[in-house]
Amino acid sequence: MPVISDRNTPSPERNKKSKYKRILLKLSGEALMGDGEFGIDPKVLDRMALEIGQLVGIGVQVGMVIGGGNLFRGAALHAAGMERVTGDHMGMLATVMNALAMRDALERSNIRSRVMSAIPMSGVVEHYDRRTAIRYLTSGDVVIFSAGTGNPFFTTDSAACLRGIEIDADVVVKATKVDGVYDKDPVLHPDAVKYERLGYDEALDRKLGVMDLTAICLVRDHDMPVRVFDMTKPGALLNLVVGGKEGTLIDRG
Ligand SMILES: Nc1ncnc2c1ncn2[C@@H]1O[C@H](COP(=O)(O)OP(=O)(O)O)[C@@H](O)[C@H]1O
Ligand SMILES: O=c1ccn([C@@H]2O[C@H](COP(=O)(O)OP(=O)(O)O)[C@@H](O)[C@H]2O)c(=O)[nH]1
Repeated sequence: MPVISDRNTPSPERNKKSKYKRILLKLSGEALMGDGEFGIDPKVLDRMALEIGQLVGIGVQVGMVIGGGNLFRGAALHAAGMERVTGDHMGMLATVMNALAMRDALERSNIRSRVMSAIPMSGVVEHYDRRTAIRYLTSGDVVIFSAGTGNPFFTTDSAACLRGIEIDADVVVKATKVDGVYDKDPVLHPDAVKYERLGYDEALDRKLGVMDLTAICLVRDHDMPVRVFDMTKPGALLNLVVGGKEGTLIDRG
């Protein structure tokens, strides 16, 4: 039973501070592990709930997509011998588990939230329906879109871009472990140089690995801006939503 509180009630006064009315926030599954090597660190969930609550508090409508890489990835299961589609189905189910854990953390912080799944899962979560999702968002509920796109061979980055476009978000915000997009992977190359802003075509041409190319094509074709930022930095999410400089903006340049 959701905890009802007024933390989701938008107020025009508070809304003045936000640069965006509606965002799609993508959290990588791996980021939920914290310092662990598998699974979910409750401390990370609670911190994210706190940060999402700050957005809701200033009237931002928040849609979310959470990855599943902390539990299962289709490609990794396939590499270990499993049939790829089965592996992808397990990966998508992993995102539902993460979504349930996030909803639990949000509701413990008195933030009303809903989980929708691209794969019907009657009795566990609602089936994804765009118009219903928009109704929930408009009423101030956080909506977590789980099970990716519902199709194998895609990623949750693509799901985030897809849902962001569908719900008419102002921006897709990708929360990850690095503080933006670099000219090469900053984890492997300490001399990598960060972009403040980057065009879709440059991200595609240079195959910058922070987001998969299918996702970038989708946002390019629908002119949806993406901001990549470091979710381990406390306060960064609120800062970027109120217009502060955080991470890298990918747009048409
Ligand atoms: N050009 C790049 N700029 C930034 N990060 C990059 C780049 N190329 C690869 N990466 C990697 O992408 C990761 C972020 O993507 P993300 O989808 O959150 O991770 P994962 O795929 O492990 O869940 C970073 O941890 C970083 O190592
Ligand atoms: O539309 C989708 C989204 C995800 N997945 C599967 O779910 C896994 C977890 O998603 P992802 O790797 O994007 O999670 P993240 O890297 O963000 O933690 C992927 O590896 C895929 O196997 C899928 O098949 N279709």
